[in-house]
Amino acid sequence: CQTGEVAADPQLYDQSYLSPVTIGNSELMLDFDTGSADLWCFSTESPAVQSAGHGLYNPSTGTELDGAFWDITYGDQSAASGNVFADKVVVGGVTATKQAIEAATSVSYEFTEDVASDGLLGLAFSSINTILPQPQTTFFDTVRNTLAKAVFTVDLKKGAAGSYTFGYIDSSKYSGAITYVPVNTANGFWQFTADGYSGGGNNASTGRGGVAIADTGTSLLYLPASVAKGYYSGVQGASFDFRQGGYTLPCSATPPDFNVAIGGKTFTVPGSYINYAPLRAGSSTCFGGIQADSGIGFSIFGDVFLKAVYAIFDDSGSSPKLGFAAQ
Ligand SMILES: O=C(Cc1ccccc1)Nn1cnc2ccccc21
Repeated sequence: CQTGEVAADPQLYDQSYLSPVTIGNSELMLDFDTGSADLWCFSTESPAVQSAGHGLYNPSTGTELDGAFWDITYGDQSAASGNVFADKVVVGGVTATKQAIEAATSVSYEFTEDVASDGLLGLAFSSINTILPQPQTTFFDTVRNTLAKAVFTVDLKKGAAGSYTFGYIDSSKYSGAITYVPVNTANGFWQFTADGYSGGGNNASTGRGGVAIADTGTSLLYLPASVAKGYYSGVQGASFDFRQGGYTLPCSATPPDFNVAIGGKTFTVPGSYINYAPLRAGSSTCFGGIQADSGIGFSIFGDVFLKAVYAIFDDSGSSPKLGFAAQ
């Protein structure tokens, strides 16, 4: 019965969090992503102009999955593609002896430029893995029957190292009770329903909640347009900036806390998390940590929300469930 824990190191402004993973005989820094289901990495097959500065997987230690290829496009239109090998993967001591490794032969500039990240480790449901002609399992699905309990947990922090655990829930990482809600796996995400929102200009609760996904691969908190608009109506100097493509606010502002009701419990995102980052280095205008989810089709509870809670991704029962607890 395997259990393990691995650090989640914050990148600049907590834009993403990276964790060390051993693949074959390389140690790479991967972005654990509950919003996708592909484990892909830069490789010795990637064009040098795209992979400069990145750690590379060398497929010589693996076994090629003949005829298998992959091609993924994320919500922000960043993309990557390549071929597939089976190799040993170790995360915090948890070992998958034969995990599908998606070696990149092409990546978009967003990944080339993010030199700290050597790839992604998908933790959504394997139903949305992009390998063709036969989708393969995520790391979690590959090892889940060997885990003490088929769960993983997410403990992200603002501006500090957090952690992922596999196979157990760490009671020292949260206070109070865990609130569990059912997960709808139809879209391959850890999808749940939030009951309602309050805070900021929404001093009166906005009542209605909505469908949302828990997504460690997204930096911000994307909410219904009416909720985002209402929140910033209570923030001096905040406005929707079409050029920036979202709400901005003065970096000097301390925005109000934001509350989310889930499973009958209220979780609070400290206002300081919502003054996210300067538009450019040295700018006194900051980009908001809450943005509108217009055009996405559901809300996205990304890192801005997840770093305010302890999150349990539980596939140990008859159907998957999400747990949230105060940190
Ligand atoms: O794609 C998204 C969220 C998103 C943004 C905009 C529209 C729709 C959805 N997150 N994400 C999850 N994993 C990712 C990996 C790279 C980039 C973004 C990633």
